[in-house]
Amino acid sequence: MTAISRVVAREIIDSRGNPTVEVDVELKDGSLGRAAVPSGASTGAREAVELRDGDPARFHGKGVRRAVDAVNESIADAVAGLDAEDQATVDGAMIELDGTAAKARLGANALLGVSLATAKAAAAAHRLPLYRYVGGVDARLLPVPMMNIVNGGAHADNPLDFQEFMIAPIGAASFAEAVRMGSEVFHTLRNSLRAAGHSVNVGDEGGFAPDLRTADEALEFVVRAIEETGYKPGTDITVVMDPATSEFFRDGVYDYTGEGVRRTPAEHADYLAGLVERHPVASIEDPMAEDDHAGWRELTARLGDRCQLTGDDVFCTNEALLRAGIRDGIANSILVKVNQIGTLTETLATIATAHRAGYTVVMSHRSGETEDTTIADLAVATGCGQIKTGSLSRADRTAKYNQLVRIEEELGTQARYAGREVLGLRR
Ligand SMILES: C=C(OP(=O)(O)O)C(=O)O
Ligand SMILES: [Mg+2]
Repeated sequence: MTAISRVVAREIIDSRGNPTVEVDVELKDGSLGRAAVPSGASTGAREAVELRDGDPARFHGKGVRRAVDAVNESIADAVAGLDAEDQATVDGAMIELDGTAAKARLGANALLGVSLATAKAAAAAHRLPLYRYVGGVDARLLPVPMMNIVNGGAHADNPLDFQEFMIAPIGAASFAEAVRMGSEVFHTLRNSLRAAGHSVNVGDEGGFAPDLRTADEALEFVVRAIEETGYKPGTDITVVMDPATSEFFRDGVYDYTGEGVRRTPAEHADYLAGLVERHPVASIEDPMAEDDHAGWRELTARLGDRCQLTGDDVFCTNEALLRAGIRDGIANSILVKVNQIGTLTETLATIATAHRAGYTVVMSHRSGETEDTTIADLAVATGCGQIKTGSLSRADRTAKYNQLVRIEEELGTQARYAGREVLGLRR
């Protein structure tokens, strides 16, 4: 009854106004799963390939008709009749059909839409919420939300070199309380930025994008907003950064163009260590660039016992890249973005490998998102304990937080909030 009977893809629009892929998978019993595919701006070089049309006549060349056609004209036939419950076989059939290492022929955006929609259809057939279908009886840990309240880098039109400044309410009693605390700080920050004469327009992920030049300035605003709201920085609410350094690592140096300073890898590492000394920063994502493996190794040895160091571009949710990183002493945490690898099966394998090695896992959105809330369920399903999905504004971001509020309510007394157990204990 859970055999796949129909697969249909279409081109829809994402939160940046760019086209993306949405897929419906229908099963023989009539159950339906639907998934929309996100898209990054500061992408890792080793991500699976997002197929774009390149035809300037359509959506300024950003159309995804080729990926949509790949689903409708070839993947649909390849997975028809397969059991949606057998996720590994469905994903394996698509990987084989594509035949390339980076999913470049059919597109990782085509594969991911089918992969996630298949899981959702199977969950629907069992009348189970997605988090329960994927995670089983132990799926009851609500993640700490990392809420991105100051945007910079590739996600905003301001001078900030660092891409993301986030708050994580580790001291909350529940996920719902964490979201409430975050929204309070968000509004305090809005008032204080405005009072200081800054714009309160928002960037791609819904955080403010003020004309600040340095990470210290941004962190001071964020920490002050936590205090002024009545919370203790580092204890109630801790701070997380994603400098997304691959974006400004050029010719062997970290080129802070907004700040107007070039730092060698050693100077850049000193600078990060100083930020961790001066501010309650519990986690840094991509502190070193994807190609600066020596820098990554040195920083992990230097800061890894005090700070979560999360690999995004350096791992690309790719199990083989993660294994190499574990072997080489790179990072102590991995960011997981489903579209970096392109199937649910591979995503779950990467997470399992990280957990076995004692690496923490942060489930993540992309800067281009839709109303799809799959990652909220996957965060609970995998018990990873941390999610970053933007700010407390923009429906493409709040959709995920609101889905987690619903999941927490549904779990009732079974629900546990990850809190300080997963983040902030190292300091
Ligand atoms: C979410 C991120 O941005 P993007 O989706 O643009 O890669 C990130 O770098 O972690
Ligand atoms: Mg990142």
